[in-house]
Amino acid sequence: MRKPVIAANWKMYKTTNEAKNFVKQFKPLVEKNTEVEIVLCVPYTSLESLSEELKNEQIGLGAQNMYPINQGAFTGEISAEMLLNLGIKYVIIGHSERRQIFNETDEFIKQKLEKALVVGLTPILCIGETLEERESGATLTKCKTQIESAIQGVPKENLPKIIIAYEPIWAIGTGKTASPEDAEETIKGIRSIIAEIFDIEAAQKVRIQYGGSVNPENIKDLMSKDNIDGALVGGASLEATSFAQIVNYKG
Ligand SMILES: O=C[C@H](O)COP(=O)(O)O
Repeated sequence: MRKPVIAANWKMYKTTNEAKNFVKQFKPLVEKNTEVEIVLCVPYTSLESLSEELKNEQIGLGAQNMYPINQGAFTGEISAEMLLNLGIKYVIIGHSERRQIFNETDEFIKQKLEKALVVGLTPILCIGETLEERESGATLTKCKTQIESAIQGVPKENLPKIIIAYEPIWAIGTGKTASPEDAEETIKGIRSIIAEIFDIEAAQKVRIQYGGSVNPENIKDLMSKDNIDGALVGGASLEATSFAQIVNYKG
């Protein structure tokens, strides 16, 4: 049985004070929810103070990126060890914005994924196709390239530690969500790709989220699908009440 995992990705939003206010409002709204693993992936600047605020809470804290080397002359970068030292448990790897805006390659993303696993951070590995790729029927081919490149060679026992976020790029921040049926079909396909690389049993243990314009209105239908194990939420995670409604989708 895979526990649903719903993560907020705040991207480059919220000062530390705004982040603290969010948490103050959010905590009581989700305190009774033990069925969903809740994660807040916040800007680096708020990690330390939220780590304090969320001590002893069932809400996990994540970073949105990391550098795969321990330390060195990498101006502006943050290492996995630095995150761990703050009590951070999750890290988003290979978000399409990093792939597209910051030219991150599959190879670099693999290095980050492996580093995260080695130090014990839970990576949220993002994959997904562009509109052009979708319209040309290349959705699964694209996902296959991204997954194979990232997880091939990962020790099988580490596989359940990886969360995959399937995020069709055309659905991110556009208000256009993939229909629950389309998202389910692709995510099922992604699970089959993992099964081809490892085996069915291993693939069944991997949690695969959907991301792309998830909101309080569409979460229930998405989560009703067998293969959808959660969501990575951007815009609708910025308001405590709206993200709480998403997390509490079971009612
Ligand atoms: O990481 C989150 C995704 O990019 C989805 O963003 P969105 O919910 O604003 O479409």
